[in-house]
Amino acid sequence: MVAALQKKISESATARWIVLALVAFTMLCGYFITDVMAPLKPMLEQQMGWSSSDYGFFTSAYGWFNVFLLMLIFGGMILDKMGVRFTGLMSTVIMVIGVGIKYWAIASDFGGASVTIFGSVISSQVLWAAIGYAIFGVGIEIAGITVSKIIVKWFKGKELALAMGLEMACARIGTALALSITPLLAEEFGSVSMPILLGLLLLCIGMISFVVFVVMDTKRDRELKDSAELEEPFRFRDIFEIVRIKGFWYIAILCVLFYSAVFPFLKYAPDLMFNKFGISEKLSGIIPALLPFGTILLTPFFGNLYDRRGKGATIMLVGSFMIVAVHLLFAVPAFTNWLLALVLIITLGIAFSLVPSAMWPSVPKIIPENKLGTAYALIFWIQNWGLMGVPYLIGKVLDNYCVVDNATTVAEEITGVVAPETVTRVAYDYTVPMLIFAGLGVLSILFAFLLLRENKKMGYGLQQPNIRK
Ligand SMILES: C[C@H](N)C(=O)N[C@@H](CCCCN)C(=O)O
Repeated sequence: MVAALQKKISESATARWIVLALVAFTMLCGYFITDVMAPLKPMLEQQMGWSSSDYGFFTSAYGWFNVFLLMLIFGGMILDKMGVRFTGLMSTVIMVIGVGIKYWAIASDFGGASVTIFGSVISSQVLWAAIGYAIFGVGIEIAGITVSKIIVKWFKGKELALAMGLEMACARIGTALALSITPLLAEEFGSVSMPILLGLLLLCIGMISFVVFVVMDTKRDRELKDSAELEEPFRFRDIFEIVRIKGFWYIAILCVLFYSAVFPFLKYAPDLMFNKFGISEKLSGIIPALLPFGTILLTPFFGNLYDRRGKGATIMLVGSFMIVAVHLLFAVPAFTNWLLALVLIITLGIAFSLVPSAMWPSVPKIIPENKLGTAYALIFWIQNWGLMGVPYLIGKVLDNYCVVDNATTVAEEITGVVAPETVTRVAYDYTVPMLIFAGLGVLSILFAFLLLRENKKMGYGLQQPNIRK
């Protein structure tokens, strides 16, 4: 391995896969933090007095600065201007700062203090936790576009979709860990903030991993200094060129719709398991955690298929159909058997492997490489509207239209084991939220069709394999 690295890093397959492992690990740490709060929703409600709207407000904070302060757009420009090393390091520092604030907010006692924002009263704890999460959201999103560009840089013309699939698989390990171990940790240590502290430590290790990548990437660029493989510089007018491309819009809109039907769903999935399927709070994250676990194997598998066989646009279409079926079945009030929940989550995992494995490696087929950072940033920016808006909407819908009168009814009816006096929280009927998620899926199908049609017209090659023979 050392000999391979000493030869020529730019030509070494070993070096390429090590780079992937390093940056993928950084993303794993980031994704752990992204979802660490999801299984804690019931505890936040019981121990800290949060409501579903508070939780929706907090969760939506992920996109605030990215969307309204255009942080992602600036991040994309910085990426294309300053390169992957600077931008990646910058984004990891931002993540650490954000998680630090979030941890402090959850670990502190604000004595019931609150503030009024745009006429709504918000608890100071919720607000500070949300601000921390919003800062973290800037970091993880910029890290996401940076890592995408790193993979294109190192894997173009090679196993691009497989590499992206593996990177996403690692990120999903972070999500799966967050969903599965967080409530256990919180219970074990008797503290809701403990899992966040663990995430913070993990993230610091992720930062070190990125520093090692920086060393390798610097070496590669030195080797290629005089060769044509180095990119053209970014110009500001590139943005206008990108937004004139119809295919860009189709993939960006498909992205926001599809991801809004998955990531925000995951934020509420443990709560859905408790309310609809009668799974205890402590174990409510286990079934949702199977979704990311399933994608760990399947995303690289479908990526490899795309690399070798093509059919990227078809893969996105099939995944969109599947997500509609899953959410519609979740919406049926009579279906309350946990085995069905298990099957639906696994199916969702397949859909969530199909679409991302084809979507992200398709972007370089539509957009030239020197504009790629900005293009990924624009797509992420559009996607963040959904990641911000949908959880907020679901929180509001739950509080306003889905509260079940008798707080003990749902869980008690299903399991028959919940002692009424021990249940102090509100119970929710998830039918309407699930129909909202299904609606997003229906629109995804439409845009996947439009993308397929545009591909035929423009010859992007989305149906062609990525590996050049
Ligand atoms: C949430 C984030 N904006 C996102 O879309 N992440 C994608 C991965 C995109 C990068 C692929 N190299 C995901 O599926 O997690």
